[in-house]
Amino acid sequence: MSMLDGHEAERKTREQIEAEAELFGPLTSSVRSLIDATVMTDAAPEHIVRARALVEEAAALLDSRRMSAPFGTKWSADGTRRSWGNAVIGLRNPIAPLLEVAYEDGLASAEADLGAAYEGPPGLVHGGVVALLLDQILGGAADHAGVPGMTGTLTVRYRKGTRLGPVRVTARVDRVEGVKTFAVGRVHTADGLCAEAEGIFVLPREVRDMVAEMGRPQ
Ligand SMILES: CCCCC/C=C\C/C=C\C/C=C\C/C=C\CCCC(=O)SCCNC(=O)CCNC(=O)[C@H](O)C(C)(C)COP(=O)(O)OP(=O)(O)OC[C@H]1O[C@@H](n2cnc3c(N)ncnc32)[C@H](O)[C@@H]1OP(=O)(O)O
Repeated sequence: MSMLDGHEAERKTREQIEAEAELFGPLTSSVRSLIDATVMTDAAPEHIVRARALVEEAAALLDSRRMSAPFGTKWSADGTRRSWGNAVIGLRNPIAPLLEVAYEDGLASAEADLGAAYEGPPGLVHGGVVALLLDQILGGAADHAGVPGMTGTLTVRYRKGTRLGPVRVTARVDRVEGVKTFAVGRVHTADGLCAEAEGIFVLPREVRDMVAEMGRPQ
């Protein structure tokens, strides 16, 4: 598989994309609520059985027509892009905590409210989920700084348990060495600093070759 598979030029207008966001955003939000309700419900057995039938009916409706491949990344001519299937920020992905990432003065920051679906140790966020959030924000910081890459190495130091609930994730680029971007980041809750990470993001050889090819005079 090529690293470039799943990247494609956007064929929709801004208005069409906005209409899609208005259609799918609320669906994603409803399914996210459904996930939380599924984890947390203490309803009567007959209600669980009824809910399951409704969910299966909804799944069959949605499945009546499927895309031929996962969403991937669609690039608009103006340089904007959408990765609506992304596991952290995908607008169409109900398991994505939907971190809205803000960029200011080289710092990427995002907040999320992590509910029961993200539990690892009792009452705490699963360590893999903490790493997931960090991976995305560190990668976003590298990308936003103009030195993007695939995660080559991600090192996470868990300083204290991350309590379920509101979390804040921040990251910035520390340095660039050739094709490697070193980014660092942190996760905070009301309890203070919970995790720190360093990531090495590498622009894949195939993309480097493509960029070199495009830059070569005819
Ligand atoms: C139009 C197309 C645009 C394509 C854009 C491409 C990239 C990304 C773009 C945007 C990203 C935007 C936002 C990001 C947001 C979130 C981030 C989520 C990221 C992920 O969820 S991503 C999934 C998990 N990730 C993988 O699935 C990677 C699998 N893996 C590989 O794809 C290769 O393995 C790769 C690319 C890592 C290296 O491959 P390669 O062939 O380019 O490497 P090569 O041998 O040439 O080494 C060159 C220099 O990197 C050093 N190096 C090599 N490997 C290293 C490693 N693992 N750790 C640390 N350093 C490493 C060498 O030591 C050498 O260093 P030196 O130059 O100093 O000698």
